[in-house]
Amino acid sequence: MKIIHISAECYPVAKVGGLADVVGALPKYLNNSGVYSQVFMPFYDNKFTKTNHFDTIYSSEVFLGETTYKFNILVLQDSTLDFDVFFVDIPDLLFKDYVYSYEDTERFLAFQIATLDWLLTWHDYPDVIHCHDHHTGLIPFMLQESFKYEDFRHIPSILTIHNAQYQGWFPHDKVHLIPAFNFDNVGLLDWGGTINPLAAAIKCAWRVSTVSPTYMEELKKNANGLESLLSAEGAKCSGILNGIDTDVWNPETDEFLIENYTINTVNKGAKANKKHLCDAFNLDENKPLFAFIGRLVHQKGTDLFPEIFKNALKNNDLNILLLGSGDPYLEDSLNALKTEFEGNYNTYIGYDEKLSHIIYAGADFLLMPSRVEPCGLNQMYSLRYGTIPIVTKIGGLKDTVIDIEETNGFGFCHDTTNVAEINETINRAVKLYSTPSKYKKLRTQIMTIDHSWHASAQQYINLYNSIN
Ligand SMILES: Nc1ncnc2c1ncn2[C@@H]1O[C@H](COP(=O)(O)OP(=O)(O)O[C@H]2O[C@H](CO)[C@@H](O)[C@H](O)[C@H]2O)[C@@H](O)[C@H]1O
Repeated sequence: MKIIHISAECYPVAKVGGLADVVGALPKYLNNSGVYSQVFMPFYDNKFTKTNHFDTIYSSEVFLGETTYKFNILVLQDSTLDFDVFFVDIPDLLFKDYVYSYEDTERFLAFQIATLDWLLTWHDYPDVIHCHDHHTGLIPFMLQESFKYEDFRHIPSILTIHNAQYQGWFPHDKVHLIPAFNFDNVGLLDWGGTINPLAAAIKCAWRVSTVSPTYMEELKKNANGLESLLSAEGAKCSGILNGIDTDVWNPETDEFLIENYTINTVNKGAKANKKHLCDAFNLDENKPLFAFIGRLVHQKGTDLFPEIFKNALKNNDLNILLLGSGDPYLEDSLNALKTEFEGNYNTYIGYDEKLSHIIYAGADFLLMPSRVEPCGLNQMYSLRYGTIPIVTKIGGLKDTVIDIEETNGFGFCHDTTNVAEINETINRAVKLYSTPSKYKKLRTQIMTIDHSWHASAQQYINLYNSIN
């Protein structure tokens, strides 16, 4: 069976968040299970493309309404990746030093059309076309409706929703950019009076999956306007929990760490990483270190951090370190706390892959107060590195973390994203840390939890088999 994954992100080529981690790992685990998997993604102007060499294997033009853009399909020379990646290079639209912007309609539409145009030239079509998020959401529609892709009608398509908050809306006056189709079916593109690529994919894909069973259920009640659509299409929808790439995320071999460690050496190894963080960020290594890594957006609950951090730092002996970027106003508010809590609090506003790994290893607790979390990978990375997660009981966080006060519990959960509840949960964590024997025992316990991709990749294989 041959599967192609189409995505805007893929680790290590281009990463903004968790979508890259999934598309950078799932194809590898599928290949290992004998399901041949390839990735199609845009060619951006970034470190990866600057430091690697590429061959052009196909060149043509893509039509977007009246405008024509040149495009090339590139492949890596001497690839060290575990799967084939085909880069769709549209110099005028995609080759930017960012992945996303506020003007992405034409960029990702051209990416999708160029991808399908090139696929038309293949002799051997894939068995499944697997689309990820709204940037590739018009593909299931075009496969089913556009005249020029008639040859693809029999190819099953799958949409995986990594985040339903973003849907790629654009106005109907751009409908002419989509390759011609029977206009009687224009309603398939529409949701709420606008073109909605995510909704179109939910309607047209043969199967829809999302990244945890609980999020699938939550979407029927809270999906940024798509609740009734997801309920109506419920029969073809399922939730498959993400896994983590245990080759990349392995404290024993992780090249980013200051000191590597195993479950037997975690006390020493985690301590060396914590010391590095405390030295670099002027924190106190004798106090528990609470950390956050992620995008500073409403979904993640980070707007509450200034108040939560003030309460926590005034009332407890602890350190807080935050790595992230997003809302500029929030970035300023978080930076403003540095003077008041110097020595116990710091931030790194920006994106830093290496630092994130050191934090997963060196922090004692990882904060994830998300309001919405389709799956969440950070809590799974932190478990593997022996850092105890503190999470809201929602979405994939609910599926992967059990509160320490419950049977077989190992983390800290609060019911909602609310300042008082989160501070109360931080207090419980500080209390645990004050009994080193309990804290250390828990740390080794969580490192044994298996969140590798094996089981989840098999569920995707079952899904592919169900439509072939
Ligand atoms: N400033 C920074 N510096 C370095 N690394 C940073 C960083 N900010 C974030 N990261 C990294 O980006 C990834 C974030 O992954 P998540 O799954 O938690 O969130 P995201 O919301 O992006 O993904 C969406 O898709 C994924 C995949 O399906 C779902 O798990 C998730 O719930 C959904 O919201 C992690 O690898 C994290 O370490």
